[in-house]
Amino acid sequence: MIPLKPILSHIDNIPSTAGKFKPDKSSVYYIHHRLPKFTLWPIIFLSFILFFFFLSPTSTTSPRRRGLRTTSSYGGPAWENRVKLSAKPRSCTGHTVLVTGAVGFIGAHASVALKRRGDGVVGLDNFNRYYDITLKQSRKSKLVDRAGVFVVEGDINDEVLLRRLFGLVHFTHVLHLAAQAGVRYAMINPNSYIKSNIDGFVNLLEVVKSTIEQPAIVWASSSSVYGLNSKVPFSEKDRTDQPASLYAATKKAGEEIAHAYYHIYGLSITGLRFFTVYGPWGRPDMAYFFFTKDILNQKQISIFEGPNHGTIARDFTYIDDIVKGCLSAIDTANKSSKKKGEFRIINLGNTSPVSVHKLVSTLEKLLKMKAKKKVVLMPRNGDVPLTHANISLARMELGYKPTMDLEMGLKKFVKWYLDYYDAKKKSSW
Ligand SMILES: O=C(O)[C@H]1O[C@H](OP(=O)(O)OP(=O)(O)OC[C@H]2O[C@@H](n3ccc(=O)[nH]c3=O)[C@H](O)[C@@H]2O)[C@H](O)[C@@H](O)[C@@H]1O
Repeated sequence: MIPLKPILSHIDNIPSTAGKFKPDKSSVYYIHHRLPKFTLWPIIFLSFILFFFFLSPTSTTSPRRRGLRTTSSYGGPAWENRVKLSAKPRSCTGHTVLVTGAVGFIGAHASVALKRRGDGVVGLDNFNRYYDITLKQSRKSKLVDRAGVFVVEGDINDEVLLRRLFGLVHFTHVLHLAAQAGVRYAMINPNSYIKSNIDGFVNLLEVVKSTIEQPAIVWASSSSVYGLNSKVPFSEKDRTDQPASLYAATKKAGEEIAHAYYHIYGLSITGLRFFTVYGPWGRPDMAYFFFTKDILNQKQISIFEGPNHGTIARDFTYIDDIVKGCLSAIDTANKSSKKKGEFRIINLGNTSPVSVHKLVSTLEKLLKMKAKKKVVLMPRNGDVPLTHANISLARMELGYKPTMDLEMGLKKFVKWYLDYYDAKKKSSW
């Protein structure tokens, strides 16, 4: 068993305003005169431990850290049995896949799809508070109850947990989707990007490289690595050395790090550059999601424009197309091999950019409501004016063929959104 961190309860007597604390003489007297010496020393010792615990980098006292804390809860024979059962493929030809970020948007969809076709799947997720935790919990219920995927609550930075999982199960593949997502949030909490997208990725690669039969890795890179590249459509051969956000820079760093592990240890690593993925069970921090919420609440939305009313557009890609691409990347990945691994970087987009104006007018049509729009010059917040994927390589390598246009995809999203939040409203009555 791995010991769990002690739960620290709130101490009510601490004054709320610094500097106003006056020691209560009676309590000082009590400590000095009433408490026997053998009680005093353990108290001093304990205070030291608590003091250093709060100073330590893993302390969960700051709200930002609390939001992203590691919430490992694992261990014991029952837990081990559940992991092993979930990891078992239906037939001997099936894969055994560890999905990191399993209660994330893409992770939840991909886990269900893998399990449905007969692969063994174990999910891993730290349930961080970057966005609404109840949405993550709902995705988890769907995974566990309806698909039979066991989700381990833990962090990719937790080396002990990763070693435990890889010791229990021989994973043939890792679908690594755990990450700090979002372009604009990198200006608010830059360290969370380093912690998840760099530290966490390296931790995972270190554990994978030290396993006997190293699994192949398929992981989430991002269209944002193209940064300020203006040559369209974006091809994997284009330059990616001008990131516009820290988020993009950490994803690009991930690609370089992956190359080093492929080169030295022969790992098989496929990085998929996802282009603005949307759909049911999506991420509330993304524009299509919060625009929907704000239109329904008659709250003003900001539509970004370039200089001289330049169009801002995205190659919005529907979740089911992305999941097909992920599964195909798993199926076509070479085995990791100390002699010769494999290194791939592949775009997964839709190849038809749509402007933000069009996104909003489509939502207005589907919601049958007018948005309160404010058009603003795109702030320098990490966003780029345009993304547009060249998917020739994906077609060739993965047989990838996206089928969903934005209007159809948004129709499915809006239906899910209304059903989901309506049901939540009813259940809270
Ligand atoms: O393609 C990707 O790799 C990235 O796609 C999205 O990033 P983004 O394309 O910026 O998606 P949104 O944040 O949903 O923004 C969509 C569009 O709406 C615009 N926008 C956003 C917010 C806003 O208030 N107004 C507005 O016009 C943005 O500039 C952008 O053009 C995801 O958030 C990233 O995690 C992902 O890595």
